[in-house]
Formats: sequence, structure tokens, C-alpha cells
Amino acid sequence: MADDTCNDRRSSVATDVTDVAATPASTSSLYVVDDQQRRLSQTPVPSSSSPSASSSRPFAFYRDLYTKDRLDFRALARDDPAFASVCTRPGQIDFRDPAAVRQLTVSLLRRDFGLTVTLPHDRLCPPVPNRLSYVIWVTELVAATENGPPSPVVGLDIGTGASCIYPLLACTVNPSWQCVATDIDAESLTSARANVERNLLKERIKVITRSPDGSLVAVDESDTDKLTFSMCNPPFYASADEMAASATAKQQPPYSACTGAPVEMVYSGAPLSLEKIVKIDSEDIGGEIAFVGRILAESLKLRNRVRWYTAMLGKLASLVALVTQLRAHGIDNYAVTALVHGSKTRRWVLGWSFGPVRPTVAVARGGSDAVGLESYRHLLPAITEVEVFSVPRTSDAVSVGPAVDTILRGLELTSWDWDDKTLQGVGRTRENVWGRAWRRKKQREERGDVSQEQDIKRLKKVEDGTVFGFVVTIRVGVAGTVVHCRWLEGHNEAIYQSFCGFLKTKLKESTSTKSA
Ligand SMILES: C[S@@+](CC[C@H](N)C(=O)[O-])C[C@H]1O[C@@H](n2cnc3c(N)ncnc32)[C@H](O)[C@@H]1O
Repeated sequence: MADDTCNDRRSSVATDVTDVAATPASTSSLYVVDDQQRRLSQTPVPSSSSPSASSSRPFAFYRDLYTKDRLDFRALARDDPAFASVCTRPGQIDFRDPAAVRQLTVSLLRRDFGLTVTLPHDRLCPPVPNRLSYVIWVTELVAATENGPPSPVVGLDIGTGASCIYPLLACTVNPSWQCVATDIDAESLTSARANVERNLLKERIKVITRSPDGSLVAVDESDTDKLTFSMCNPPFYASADEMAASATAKQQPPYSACTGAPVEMVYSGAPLSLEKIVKIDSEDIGGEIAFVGRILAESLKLRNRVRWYTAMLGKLASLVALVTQLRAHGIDNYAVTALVHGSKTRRWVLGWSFGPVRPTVAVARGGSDAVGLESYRHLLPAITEVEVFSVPRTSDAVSVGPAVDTILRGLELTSWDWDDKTLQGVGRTRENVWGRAWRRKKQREERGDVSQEQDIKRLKKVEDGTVFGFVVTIRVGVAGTVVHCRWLEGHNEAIYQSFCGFLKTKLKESTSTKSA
């Protein structure tokens, strides 16, 4: 259970509001290249069927909610008498007091999201900033990998808990989204359904009962053929003993025990067939790795029926083991991020996809906040955005756009759409049409020579049935003009690198011809 309320509290009394302030993985640096994302950050969220007064707020409001201005408990107490009543001193609460922590969650959900939520005393109390960070990252992931006209978004929350917090937040931040929420715990399910109904979200959030031996990724039960994403905060411990030992080791007050029931925090299932691929020290097989390993095993069968499978992880070791598993299964399209809360508490989120559309670097590799991932650079997903060419400010920047357009128009791409106002073009191809093998094949065709077998063999097909897609963007800045290339679609990194090399060489040739 990756939950900072229960596990990583450093001090029991919040003397400084940073104790609970979240720093979501996303920062303004996320919006560097991708226009779709840029639009997302600027476009007000459309009005919703939700009763929430806050639902007409733009996405940027939620993205920055707990980043720019840290949580100000004094202001919250001024706004909300119920929160003021649990403050021990102005602007302070005692984190050992479950009632105070619950009230903090209830008050933030009401003030910042217009949500009215009731939390049972004997179930997990979700910290809002952490849960919001994950929802924001999923929103950005979905936006960054929407290729074509926007399609309806339906998400699945596996193990929604008594709060139903992920679907409630996801549907408030994204007023067109729908969610399916699952759980096995009768008490949590009753409470989750009540929270959905209380917020008049029954039309958009469907809560379904699962059994411990049923599948985790309940697509067939979701009234939809395909899901856009799944998300999950898995049970953290492998056994009740491990949970008890952890509480003793941290010398925590029995607080975690009274807010998180064993059904929420313990998963003792085996990590299925995954242990065959990477031998994990049995001590490391916590509940979360087994739970997410099971999701991974199911995803290998379901494949594209879910566009993005995602999960939050409480241990970096779990992330490392699971990424290793993904790669062992040939899953190359994945994304990781770190969620940083206060100065110490970290969680990681892993997402993977069988689809060809690749997220931006900022979404897939944790952006500038990829704390904790520095030592694991080799496990990060492929870099999908590079600067291929630049000219200083003094050079003839105006000709760069037409040069890019001319070079790419000269290739036999499946499609190439250049917009000379935004200085951005999108291209697709089924094979490497810039390489020597392609040129030789063409020359032979022109000569009527049909013995092309050698060249055809050498001609790198992008992949059967899929394409290589890219976006070329020109940015004109104070320092100069830069040409960026983003890998948008496909599974073949070598083709992307080869294409960037080709574009760089051609642009160099083109500018040197001009200046000669
Ligand atoms: C750590 S809690 C997360 C609760 C909530 N999503 C949150 O983040 O606060 C894990 C949840 O998974 C649920 N769970 C455990 N096994 C499950 C299964 N096989 N299918 C669906 N949910 C399950 C538990 O009942 C619990 O509510």
C-alpha cells in the first residue's frame, strides 16, 4: 500500500505545511514540445454534469493546486470550521489523530474539488495531494498519447477503497471522463458507492464488486470493449505479519492499524509466472509487486484492450523489478514517474502500453522531478524527443521551416502534413524511405530491374501493421532556431534514430548550400 499517511510520516505534528504539500511529478516543464499538451494546460475544462462547484476549473488549476502554494492550514481552517475544530493550534494538526487526518482529507476534497465524502473510521484515509498527483500524471499520459480525434475516456481504478478517491478526482479534473471502480471489501464498496451517489456521479462512476480470485483488470465487467487506462494503489504488504513488523519497526502509533484494514494493505498472492523471468529475492516480494505483477500478467493477455496500464508503487525496488519484467516481455512503450511529497515521501508510478503511441519525455521519464530515478537511467524508457538541428540567431532562421518541409516532402512518406504557421509537421511511414537500401530499390525499379531481393531484405520495415510516426517542430527563440523531432508512434527505436540522423544531415547540407 503506497500510502504516505500511514507509512512515511516523519513527524506526527505538522508544524510546517510542507509536511503534507505534494509536488506532483508534473511541472510546467511538461509543456515543452507537445502541442496537444500545451492546449491541455491552457484550455479551461469544459462544464460538467458533476454538481461540483469547482468542476469548471481549468486543468492547470488542479495541476498546480498543491505545488505553487503549499497547503495553508490556517486558510483551510478559516474556510472550514470542521477543519478548524481539529487544529491543535492555529495552522497545525496532530497527525497521530486519525480524526484530524480524516477531516483534512474531507476538507480538502470539499474546498478544492467540491466533493462531499464520508470516510469510515476503520478504513484507509487517502492523502489528497498524493492521490491528485497520480490523477494528474494519468491525465497527461492520456493526453500525450491521444493520436487522432479525441475518443471517450474510460478509466479503471483497481481497488478503489472506501473513499473511491481516484475516480472522484479523475472525474472532477476531467469532466468528460468515466470510471469503473473495483474492490473486494464489502465495507469499502458500500462506502465507495455512497460517496459516488452523494456527489451525483453515478452516471459516470460505476462501482463493481470483485472477488479475490477474479481478474484484477476487469475489462469484461466494465460495459466497454476497451479501457483508456487502469490505475491502482496496490496493497503494500505481503502478509499481516509484515504489516505488523513494519509498524513496530517504525515505532508508529497504532494509527495505521486503525485507518487501514488488512484487506486494504495486505496482498499475499504469488507473483504468478513473473518470477520465472527475473529472480526476485523472496524478501523483496512485497504485496505490491505481486499485485502489480498480476496486473502485468493479465495485461499480456488483454494487450490493447487497455491503452495504458498503470500502478503506484511504494518501493523503488518494486519499480526496478517490474520494469525489468516489462522489458523481459518485450514491452518497450512504458512510462515512469516519481511523486514527491514534502521533502521525503516518494512514490513511483509505472505505466505500460501495447499500443504504438509514445508519450513525451516529460511524461514518460518523470520530467525534472524524476527524483530517485537517477541511478536507474538504464531502466528508463527510450528518449522520444531530441534536438536535431539548430542555427544561431544571426543565421537565416526563416529558411529552416521551408527546408524541413522540402526535405520531408521529397520522401515517399505515407503522410506528411506541414503547418507553416505553427512551424510543425507530422509524418508517418511504413518503412525507412530515407535509407540507402530504399534509394537503391527505387533506382532498380526505374531501370526495370526486378532482382531486388537483397535490398528488400536490407530495407528495414518499421513493423508489420504498424507505422513510424513523428512530429518535427521548429522553435524560434532568442538564442536561435531549433529543430526538434519527437517520436510519436511505433516500436522501433532504431528507425527513429536513423530518421533523426537523416534529417540532421540534410538540414546541414541545406544550410551550407545556402551560405556557399
Ligand atoms: C491500498 S488500498 C487503496 C485504496 C484507494 N485506492 C486509495 O488509494 O486510497 C488497496 C485496495 O485494494 C483492494 N483490493 C485488494 N484485493 C483486490 C482485488 N483482488 N480486486 C480489487 N480490489 C482489491 C483493497 O480492498 C483496498 O481497498
